Formats: sequence, structure tokens, C-alpha cells
Amino acid sequence: MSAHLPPDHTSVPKQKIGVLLLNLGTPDGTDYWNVRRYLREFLSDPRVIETNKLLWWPILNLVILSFRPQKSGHAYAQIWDREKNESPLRVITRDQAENLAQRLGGEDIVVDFAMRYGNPSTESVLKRMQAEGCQKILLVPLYPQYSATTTATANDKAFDALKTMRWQPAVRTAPAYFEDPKYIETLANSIRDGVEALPFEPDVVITSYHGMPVEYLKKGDPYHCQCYKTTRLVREYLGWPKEKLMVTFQSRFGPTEWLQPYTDKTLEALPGKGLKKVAILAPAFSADCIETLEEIAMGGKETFMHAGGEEFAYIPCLNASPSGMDMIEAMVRRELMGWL
Ligand SMILES: C=CC1=C(C)c2cc3[nH]c(cc4nc(cc5[nH]c(cc1n2)c(C)c5CCC(=O)O)C(CCC(=O)O)=C4C)c(C)c3C=C
Ligand SMILES: [Fe+2]
Ligand SMILES: [Fe+2]
Repeated sequence: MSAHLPPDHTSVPKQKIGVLLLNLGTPDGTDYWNVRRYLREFLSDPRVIETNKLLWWPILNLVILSFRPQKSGHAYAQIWDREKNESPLRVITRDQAENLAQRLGGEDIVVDFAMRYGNPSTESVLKRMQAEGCQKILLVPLYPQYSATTTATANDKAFDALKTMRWQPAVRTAPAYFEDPKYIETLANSIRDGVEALPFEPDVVITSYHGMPVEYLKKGDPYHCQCYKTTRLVREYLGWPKEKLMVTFQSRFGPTEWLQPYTDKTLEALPGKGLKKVAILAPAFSADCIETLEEIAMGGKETFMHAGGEEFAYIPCLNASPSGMDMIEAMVRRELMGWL
């Protein structure tokens, strides 16, 4: 038998289990070229943009990538973590991975994080984990609600890397956790605690989810339904009436119809209906990022106050908070069952 093994087989490291947290990605800097490189990779993903490739290529390369990097770079600059010189999404995702590593403990488990677009790339981290001896790897896309535009493409990217490996590790993917009782409880408590800490009583609390083209819902993406279910379960957990916790969809991109009601239009309309005090959170995001900090906490507030609103508060994502990490730890331990 040994004649068939590579000469250095004796140096194969001890078998370990890998846990890889996956998130969307972010530019390496706020300047034009860094943002352009990131947006180009992101918006070239056919899971994200389903428009015919021949049609999309000139629109993306000649129009969008000429103007959008400046606009997005300016938005990133407003929320950039200057001390670490990184975007909040990467800082927080790293915190989550480090915190989880401490919780799972032991030298037989390797916890790391990777991004679908930009750095650290999914391929580089998977290869590092394999070199460290991880023969079993759990992929954890950090999206509570499943979407082909996020969860599926994160997994695709990991499988693309596995395709290039002669000796592939065994792999599992963690499912979306939009109705996981622990997630619902954690999210609901973060809303109740967030609201109780405010110096005002909100007339309405908005759960603002990242949007997507309506077309994707019609083609069978379950994201929209899972968003509504998360909010319904949270509302039931809190015992709130239907009108107290609203669903809206943010971050519209391009000219097509996206999921409605739109967050910005809702914030504009609420004061006119006598609802002048709001709290808002973004449950589709496991970590605060440009879409929550710049678009909602800053831009959303401006829109609301400009329309006659009186009080506005943004409730942060679960991030690497103790309760958020309890939830991630419980989910990961459950998915590792049989491997540990
Ligand atoms: C163009 C179509 C897009 C779809 C569909 C989409 C879905 C989607 N996205 C997230 C989570 C995040 N998106 C983020 C940024 C972002 N998203 C799009 C476009 C689509 N997203 C763009 C063009 C951008 C870049 C920012 C900009 O230029 O305005 C981020 C933040 C990244 C960061 O660095 O902070 C996250 C997270 C979900 C959950 C989702 C599901 C439907
Ligand atoms: Fe997005
Ligand atoms: Fe946005």
C-alpha cells in the first residue's frame, strides 16, 4: 500500500475540522480602483445579475463602473473603520470568527472567515484550511434568509475552489436560519432591548431587508417569503400587534422593479401618516455594513427627518455581540453534530 502514497505522506497534519464563516465581501479601500475592482467582481456574478451577458457587459463596464465606484467609495468613506483601515463588514466578520474560535476551543477545530467577493477570498482560506489538516469543513453562509444572490453564490464559490483540489475535504453547508427559534429569540431580544434603551417610544419599528428584483421571486427565490416569516415570528415572540413591526426592502439597484414596500419611500411617507417616531433594523445582515450604516442609519434618517419625522433610531445588527455569538455558536454546534 505504502508504495502508492506520496513520499511525504507521513507529514500529513493531524485531522481537523474546519468551520468557515462566509459573508458577501467588501472593497480593500475606499478609492476608485479598489471599489471598482470589488463592484466589477460582484456585478459580474450571474447569480446577482441575471441579465443576458452580452447585454450586461457594456452596461457594467462602460456605464456603471465609470460612475458607481466614486459614489460607493464616498459612501464607504463615511463608515470606514479608520483605526483598522477596513470596512466594518470585514472587521465584524473577523470578530465573529475569532470569537467563535474561542468558544469552540481546542486545536482540532479551525475557525476562519472568507468573502464571496474580494478578500480574504474563499479559495485562499479553503486552501489554507486544507493545508492545516481540515479534512471536514462546515461552510456557514452568514445570511439568515436564503437567496440565490447570496447563500447560493457563496457556496458556489467554495465548490469552485474544491473543484481544483485533488484531495478534497468533506464539506457540509449550514442552512439559512430565518426561522431558527434561537435566531428569532436573539433578534427579538435585540429589538426589545434596543427600543427600551431609547429616550422615546417608537410609533413603529421597521424591519428593513435588503431587496432584490421581483423577477427573482417570481422565478422561485424564497428570500422574500423568508423575510416575512422572520418578522412574523419575531412579532409573535414579542407579542406585538401587526402594525407595530413593519417589513420593508432597501438598497434598490437599477431600473427594474424590486421587492416592495421600499424602505426609503416608506420613511418618506410615515410622518405624513402621523407616525413620526421610528426605530429601524436590518435583519438580513449578520454584520453592519455600508447598506445598514450609510444607507439606513445615515441616509434613512435624513430622508425621514426631512419628511417631517421627529425621532429616528437605528438598532444595530447582531454582529459579534454576546447574544449574537451564542446564536451562531448554537447553530454551528448543531450543524457539526456527528463530526465532533
Ligand atoms: C444588484 C443586485 C443586488 C442584489 C440582488 C443584492 C442582494 C443582496 N445583497 C445582500 C447583502 C449585501 N449587499 C451589499 C452591498 C451591495 N449590494 C449590491 C447589489 C445587490 N445586492 C451592491 C451594488 C452593493 C455594493 C454597495 C454599493 O455600491 O452600493 C452588502 C454590503 C457590503 C459592504 O462592503 O458593506 C451586503 C452585506 C443581501 C442580504 C441580499 C439579498 C437579497
Ligand atoms: Fe447587496
Ligand atoms: Fe445601498
